[in-house]
Amino acid sequence: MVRIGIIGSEGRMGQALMRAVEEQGHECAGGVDRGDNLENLSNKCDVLVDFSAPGALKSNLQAAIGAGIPILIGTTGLESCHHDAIDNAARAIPVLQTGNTSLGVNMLAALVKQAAAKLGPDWDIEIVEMHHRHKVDAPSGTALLLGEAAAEGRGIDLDTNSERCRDGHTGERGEGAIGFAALRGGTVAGDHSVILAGEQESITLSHRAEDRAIFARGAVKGAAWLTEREAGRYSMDDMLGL
Ligand SMILES: NC(=O)C1=CN([C@@H]2O[C@H](COP(=O)(O)OP(=O)(O)OC[C@H]3O[C@@H](n4cnc5c(N)ncnc54)[C@H](OP(=O)(O)O)[C@@H]3O)[C@@H](O)[C@H]2O)C=CC1
Ligand SMILES: O=C(O)C1=N[C@H](C(=O)O)C[C@H](O)C1
Repeated sequence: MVRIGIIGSEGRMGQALMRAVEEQGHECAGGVDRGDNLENLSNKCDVLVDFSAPGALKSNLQAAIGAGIPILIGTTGLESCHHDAIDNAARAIPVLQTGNTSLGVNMLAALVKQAAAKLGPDWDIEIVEMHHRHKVDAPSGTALLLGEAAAEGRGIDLDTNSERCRDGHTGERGEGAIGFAALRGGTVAGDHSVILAGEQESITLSHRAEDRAIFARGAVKGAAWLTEREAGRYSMDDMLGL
């Protein structure tokens, strides 16, 4: 049994996490939201799980380091300064950061990497995602994770090969680019498709989240796994052995 502290506990994911912690026989040591004291919570749990906002990331990492406990970061919308902070924290404690904690999406990423590696660079890659109307970041963390998988399979750098916004007279698609499109509406928990478009044929690899319980379940499994790791930066692949 692991004592889990939830950052962002009143949010959509926070609520789903509370249920998953109980389902898996662990203990919820408590939760914090904006303005709450995280130090108190950190000192009475074995691991922190963060599904809040990028602005909270640095103080969340500090609290985990202060208490000497691991932290799982599920928050998306992270920029390079956040990834640098995670790399620094991972020298002191175990940190698992991922744009998606579900088994299905991480399996999809493995398939995308394989397809991108096997198909030649003349197969264009486009990533389409749709989420609920309340989502505040785009492209989704999952779309970026899938983009990284495609870029890795192809042996290219994602940052310098992304086409994220198309509007007006855009000119032709960049050679070898990985394109992103984000749709928002309704209550969609998370739909992602990776389209590989070649000459007169295309392949679409997709995942549909029917309920955010799948993210919560994966996050709780990841958090429990993290309590048995040495300091370092981990991904869901490390946990799932993909
Ligand atoms: N990796 C994954 O598998 C998944 C990642 N996510 C990501 O998780 C994050 C949360 O999503 P969701 O639950 O839908 O969002 P919500 O807006 O429903 O919840 C976010 C919660 O975090 C709280 N919060 C905001 N700022 C802070 C802060 N500085 N310190 C502590 N708590 C804070 C909010 O409080 P308040 O309302 O007061 O601001 C709110 O309770 C998003 O980045 C989302 O993309 C979501 C699903 C899966
Ligand atoms: O905000 C969400 O809801 C989700 N966010 C994650 C993302 O940005 O990919 C994961 C999931 O798709 C739901």
